[in-house]
Amino acid sequence: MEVGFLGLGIMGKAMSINLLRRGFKVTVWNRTLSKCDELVEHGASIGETPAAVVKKCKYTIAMLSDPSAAQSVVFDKDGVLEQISTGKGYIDMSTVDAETSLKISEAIKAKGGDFLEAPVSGSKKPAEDGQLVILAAGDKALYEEILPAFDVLGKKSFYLGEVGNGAKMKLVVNMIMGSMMNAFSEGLTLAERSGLDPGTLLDVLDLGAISNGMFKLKGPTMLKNNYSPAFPLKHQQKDMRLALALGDENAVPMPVAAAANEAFKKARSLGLGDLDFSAVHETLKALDHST
Ligand SMILES: NC(=O)C1=CN([C@@H]2O[C@H](COP(=O)(O)OP(=O)(O)OC[C@H]3O[C@@H](n4cnc5c(N)ncnc54)[C@H](OP(=O)(O)O)[C@@H]3O)[C@@H](O)[C@H]2O)C=CC1
Ligand SMILES: O=CCCC(=O)O
Repeated sequence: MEVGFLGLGIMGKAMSINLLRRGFKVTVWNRTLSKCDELVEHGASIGETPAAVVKKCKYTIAMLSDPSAAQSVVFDKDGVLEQISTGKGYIDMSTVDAETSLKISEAIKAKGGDFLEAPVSGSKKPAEDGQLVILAAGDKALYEEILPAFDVLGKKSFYLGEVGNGAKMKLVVNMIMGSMMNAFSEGLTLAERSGLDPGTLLDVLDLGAISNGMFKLKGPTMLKNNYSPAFPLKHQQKDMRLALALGDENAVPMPVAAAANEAFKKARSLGLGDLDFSAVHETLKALDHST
């Protein structure tokens, strides 16, 4: 199977390497074109523009930072829309809001193409290991056709119906995750400041009802102040912002998520946006606790 891949950040790089390893022919494009070189070493071809990739490939997957990037790659000069046509499918796996996804879907369909949104749960390591959870919605026939690629990229794919449902599901999941990360971070800090060993807190948490993969993975690195980015904090804050907007639309009060969003914004203001989202922990350390 031949696929195009737009966006070679942390996730897109790992995902396109997986496709190449499993025998897919992959044509890649990235805004910073030099990032394509490593993929060429793994057997990829390069497309000079998103339009060139779509022209060459029946299916094109995108994994881009945010709504603005996702729209730019489709609507700008040399973008996806210039070459999408009947018989071609566009699969956007970026985390965006439902409105962005719908706008892209309508434009692709107006040109005769098929569209699927397919954001993912799981971070850098699951992307490297082909263990993502795929939250797809949109054209059902395209979903069936692209399943061989999803089976390489993920451990489970959900088909959630109409465009927008994938985006919404992803935002709900990440809203919960971002809120949990803040509670976890406060707990680690409270344990330490009140004279407990935070390492022992990790052991206690792991044996109880709130044991989870995120605490297990991030706890030890947070205690070492290691925030090497798997999921960049600026993207987590974007997801909190988009989830809060979804809450506004549906009149759902979300005071916990709103407070978590403020903490991520604070972290961004401290210049921590490119670090892992667990670096929100640093916002607590930055507070004066001398009295
Ligand atoms: N990292 C993670 O754990 C996870 C991330 N996600 C989501 O996946 C998406 C990608 O995340 P991730 O790979 O971590 O992000 P990165 O920041 O590592 O990569 C972002 C990608 O988007 C491209 N990009 C940014 N702005 C533009 C633009 N205006 N036009 C064209 N391309 C642009 C970047 O290009 P360039 O190289 O030129 O900057 C890069 O390829 C995001 O929506 C994120 O929320 C979902 C699940 C997990
Ligand atoms: O969007 C990023 C999600 C990260 C994760 O699921 O661990």
